[in-house]
Amino acid sequence: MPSPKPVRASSSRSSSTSGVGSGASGRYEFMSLTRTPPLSPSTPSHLLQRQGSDPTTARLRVSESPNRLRRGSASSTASTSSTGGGQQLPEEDCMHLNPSVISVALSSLLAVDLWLSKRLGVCAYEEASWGSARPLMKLVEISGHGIPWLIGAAYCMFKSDSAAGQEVMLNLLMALVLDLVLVAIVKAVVRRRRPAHNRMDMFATFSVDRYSFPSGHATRAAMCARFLLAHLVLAAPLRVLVMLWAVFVGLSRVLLGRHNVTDVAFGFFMGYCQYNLVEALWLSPAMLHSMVGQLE
Ligand SMILES: CC(C)=CCC/C(C)=C/COP(=O)(O)O
Repeated sequence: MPSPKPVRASSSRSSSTSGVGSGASGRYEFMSLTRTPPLSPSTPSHLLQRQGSDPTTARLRVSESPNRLRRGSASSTASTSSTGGGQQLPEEDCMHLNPSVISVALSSLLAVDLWLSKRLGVCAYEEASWGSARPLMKLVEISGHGIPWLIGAAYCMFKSDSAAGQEVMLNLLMALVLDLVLVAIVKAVVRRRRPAHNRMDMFATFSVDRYSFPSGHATRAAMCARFLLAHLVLAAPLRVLVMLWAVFVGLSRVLLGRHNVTDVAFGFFMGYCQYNLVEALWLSPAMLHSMVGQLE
């Protein structure tokens, strides 16, 4: 990426000029990225494209950067001089000189996310540092998979001999379907690729499951853990076990290299919120009978 050409500020520095130029000591200072560099006679004006009406934001045309001009492409000078003035450039031809604090923070978060996920992917393949633990992680992966949960909820619903049990299992079944639909929508919108070190050998995946954000296992683990803790009467050790299982499912996604840390973190958050939606849309037997009655 060509860097903006430092410009030499005139000795009579104007009050609005900031930055690059030789001060009294003759050394270069670097320009502030929040102000357009002073247009010295040597900086062709067509190189600096004003962005909108904001005078403080200049976008350097990457295709005609000074470095490129210095490489002697005289023709580009001729062609760019013809495009001087205010002709709007396609976005892909421009480089933003002053990324916002938010975009810098997000880029830094993404870099840390990718680095940490790579470091934690110790079970991503048999030859990895914790490759021997991969079979155990794949068992944890299956325990958080959608298909065993759907089959288990349907089986318990039909085997239950109490109306309350059937009601709870019916709503768990609806919750699992809701989770699959919402995760599929977010995956299809965000379309984040899975980590490069992932070996895509998961069983029974669906089309959008090739995408990484969010982790469907993490959303399911968080939602199902909340569901079981709220609707099953469990002794304290079992309640702790349910919570540990949910955390372990999420951790396994990163250890197996299936996801980045942010995919799992957002998955836990999304699954936690999904449970609130399940409670709000709770299906009682009376509602179910009336719905079935309307269909008949
Ligand atoms: C096909 C069905 C019923 C469920 C798919 C379950 C699955 C493979 C989800 C992907 O989970 P991650 O996003 O955590 O990899």
